[in-house]
Order: sequence, then C-alpha cells, then structure tokens
Amino acid sequence: MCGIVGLLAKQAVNQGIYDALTVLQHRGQDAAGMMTWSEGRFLLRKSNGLVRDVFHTRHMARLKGNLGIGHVRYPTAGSSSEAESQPFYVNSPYGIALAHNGNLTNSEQLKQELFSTDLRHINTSSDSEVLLNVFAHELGKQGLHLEAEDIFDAVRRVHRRCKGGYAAVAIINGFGMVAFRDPHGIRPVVFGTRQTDSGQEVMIASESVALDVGGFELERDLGPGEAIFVDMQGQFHTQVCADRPQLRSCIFEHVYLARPDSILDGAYVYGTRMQMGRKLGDRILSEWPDHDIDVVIPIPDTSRTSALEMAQHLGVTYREGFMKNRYIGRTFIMPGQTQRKKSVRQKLNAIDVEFKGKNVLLVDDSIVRGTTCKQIIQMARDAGARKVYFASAAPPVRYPNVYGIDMPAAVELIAHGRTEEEVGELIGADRIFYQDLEDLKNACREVNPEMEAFDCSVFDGNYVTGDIDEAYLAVLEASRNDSAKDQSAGDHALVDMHNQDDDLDD
Ligand SMILES: O=P(O)(O)OC[C@H]1O[C@H](OP(=O)(O)OP(=O)(O)O)[C@H](O)[C@@H]1O
Ligand SMILES: NC(=O)CC[C@H](N)C(=O)O
Ligand SMILES: [Mg+2]
Repeated sequence: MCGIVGLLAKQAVNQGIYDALTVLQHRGQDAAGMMTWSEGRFLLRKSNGLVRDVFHTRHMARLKGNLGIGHVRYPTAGSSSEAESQPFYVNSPYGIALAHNGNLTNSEQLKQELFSTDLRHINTSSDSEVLLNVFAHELGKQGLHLEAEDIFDAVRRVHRRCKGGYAAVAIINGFGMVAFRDPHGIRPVVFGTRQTDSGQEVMIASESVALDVGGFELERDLGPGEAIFVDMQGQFHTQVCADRPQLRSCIFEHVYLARPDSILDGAYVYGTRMQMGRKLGDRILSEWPDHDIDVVIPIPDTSRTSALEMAQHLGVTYREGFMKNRYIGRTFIMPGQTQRKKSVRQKLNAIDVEFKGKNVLLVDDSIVRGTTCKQIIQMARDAGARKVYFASAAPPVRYPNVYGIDMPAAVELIAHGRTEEEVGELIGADRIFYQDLEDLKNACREVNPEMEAFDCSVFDGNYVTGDIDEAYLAVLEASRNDSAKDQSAGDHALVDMHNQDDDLDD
C-alpha cells in the first residue's frame, strides 16, 4: 500500500507533490521519490527514508517543471533497497516514468515474457519495474503521435497481461499524465481539479486527503479498470479499459491503511470506521449483555474512531489510556519484526490512573502478527488493570495478502490456524472480541451502498483475481517471510537516470 501522486499544473509542481507525499506518508515509510518533467527532460530524486528526509532544498530546487509524479514506498516485492524505490523510468517509447501502488501476482511470468518476447530487460526485482515495462511495450505499438484513444488501448492490453492489484500514475514525455486502476479496483486512486486564471490543474492520488491539502476539488475515484489521461493543457479524458470490470476494493484500506479523513470509493473512511465500532459494540452486547467493562481504551492511532463510537454505543466511558509518541511512525509497516516489537514500546505508554483496579476493554483496528496487542495487554496489567479484554474492529487476519500489503507468510499471522479464543489466550487477554466479516462489509456498505463486494482475502482466503493457489502462496512465504527478508540486504546501486544525490553542493 504505497502512496502515489501525479500533478499537472500551470506552475512548478515540486512543492505540491512534496505536500501530497507528506500526507500520504502513512502508506509507506521506507522510501520516497519524485520525478518531474521539464522541457523534454525528466528529473529524479528518490531514496530510502521519510519524505522530509529524502527531499532537501537542493533537491527541490532541481525538480523543475509543471508536471510530476511522486511515491512513498512500503515494499511488497523485491528488496527495500534504494534501487527499487520509485518512480521508475524507461526511455522507450517516448520516455515514460511510473509510480505504482499494489502488487502484481504474475510478475515472474511477465518478466520472462518481457525478456524473451518483448526484448526488454528488467534490472531489479521490483514488480513495479515490470508493470512499467509492460505499459511501455504496449504503448510502443502505437504511432509517433499519441491520442487519448491510443493510450487507452495500451492500458487495455496491460489489463489483459497483468494480474494482481495495481494503481499506477505515469508521465509520458511530451504528451501528459496517465493513471490506471486494475480491473478489480483493489488499490485506490482518485483524481481532482483546481481552477486557476491560467487554466485547469489536475491531481491524481492514492487518497483524497492529498487533494484536500493541495486545494483540489475531488472529482471522483477511478473506477475498476478505468484509465485517465490528462493532456498538457490540463484537460482530462477517461475510459474504462477492462473487459470485465468489477469493483472489489481492498477492505483493509477501510480497516487500517487509509487515513480516516479520506473518501475512498465514495465512502468516508471515518464513517466506515465508526460503523465498525457500532457493529462490534452490538456483538459484545449480544454475546455478553451483562458485561462488567468499566472503560474503553483505544490503541492509538488507527483504532480511535471505532473505539469512541463503540464506547458510546456500549454506554461505557471512553478514555485515552495510552499516549503515543508522535515521532514514531506506524509499526505494522516497518520491515522487520525486531524493529516492530521495539517500536511498540517506544511508541505507546500507559497512564496508570486509567487502568488501576478497572476492567478495561482495549480496542484495536486489527490484530495481524499480534506484536502490538501482546505488549499492550502486558502494559495494561503492569498499570494495574484488574481484567483486560481485547476487541478487534476487524475479523481475524488468517491469510496472506498478495495485492500490496506486506503480509506474505501465513505462519506469521497470529490468527492463522487458531480459533478466536486461542488467539485471546495467546495474547494474554481475559476475553477477546472480533468483528464478524459480514458486519465489516456492512459497516462499509452503510456508508456507501454501492460498495457491494470487496477483496477480503486476508480474512477469508478468497483471492478475487482467481490466480492464487497453495503453490503460489508457498513460494511467496518462502521468499518473503521475515527471516528471508533479513538476509536479502538489497543492492543500493542505482542503474537509472541521473538521481539527485547527496553529494551535490547546496
Ligand atoms: O498485530 P500487529 O502485527 O501488531 O498489527 C496490528 C497493529 O498495527 C497497526 O498499528 P500501527 O502502529 O502500524 O499504526 P497506527 O498508529 O496507525 O495504529 C494497527 O493499527 C494495529 O495496531
Ligand atoms: N505497497 C506497495 O504498493 C508496493 C509497490 C511495489 N510492489 C513495491 O514493492 O515497490
Ligand atoms: Mg495501531
């Protein structure tokens, strides 16, 4: 779940892209990058780190032009090396730069096809480089003068070849900006416009919050299989380019990934999280009408919205019993388990008076590896809680994700092969409550009834692209489990266009 942004404006875009990446930072903390286009040349800066650490004044000054794309990365394929940070670039045809959120499930096969049939070389183990090259190859079948229709034809062929989850934004040298979303719309992408005296400006982004901050009016989400082409004058053209588009957006975006102030597929994430809190409250009341919960305490940040609504629904006091260190990022999207474990303790601290002698219900949005809840329950006990109950606003996460969330190994998921009660015991809770999957879907549908179906693979093991079997999952687990990742240090040497590096004088 990386963050992507594209901006075509009537003025320099570097600051606008930087600001958008800053508000998309929660989607990827490993690397950041920006590529702008000016007078027929691409300019690149990308590196490992947070947005504020990657772009210094000297880099920003060199990222000239009124057209650009940006990326914040949370790796789900290849390594976390700088060489695989994004955007990527190819020189033929035309000169194309691309940033991608998601994960291709057939990238190995595509890589071979690209080499043996399309005569293209892939120099990293990133699936995003594969996606760019498939797009470039298909675009190369068009003539020298590209029209919107030609671009949509190329995207149609990309959809026929690529499988998995992908939302991508690209620059085509001299022609404009393109974005496309996979035929199931698994990963989100929205676009919006801003009117200026010199004409219309267009921003494309993973989440609408990026448009808000930039002063853009949200037009809408791209639909499943849809593409948008923005020409150099700022006029946009859209077309559904998939043969059988079906919206199956990732429900985990609503549970955890997206910011609550974003609107995804027409639903306020804040609203869907409130509904999750209500539904879980209902479940607790029906399973345990004479409960003895004294206080509801959220585990900051993401669970706050659900926890507050749940407390009100239960008629129980809501208290912020854990304080969060604002300088520590999201722990779940950190690359290794050692770092994740250490960060929970650095990030959260208990306020003893809220726990002493009380029966507390701790609420989190989800339990994935169990890293957070195990430590938090112990902290609640150390702070003097009498009973510690635990509620998860999402159902048990039992299956790997293959569409752009780095959960590749079932064995690392605490609920894999375990009942709800067994998880409760393992994490040390006196009682555990999980959301029901139908309730989770209904929580989203209540905010936007048009969201009929979702990708819920992490909860039900049903992979909407239809190409995932046990053998695929076994290979994924072997290559991307935590210890395998520790061993693949990654090559930081960039074989790429000139990258604005740190040796430059200020
Ligand atoms: O069971 P686990 O493997 O620990 O994963 C689940 C936890 O990780 C996330 O928090 P995170 O700290 O990443 O982000 P947040 O501050 O947005 O809640 C999520 O909100 C849960 O708290
Ligand atoms: N989380 C993502 O969207 C990752 C994009 C891409 N698969 C990468 O690893 O860079
Ligand atoms: Mg959390």
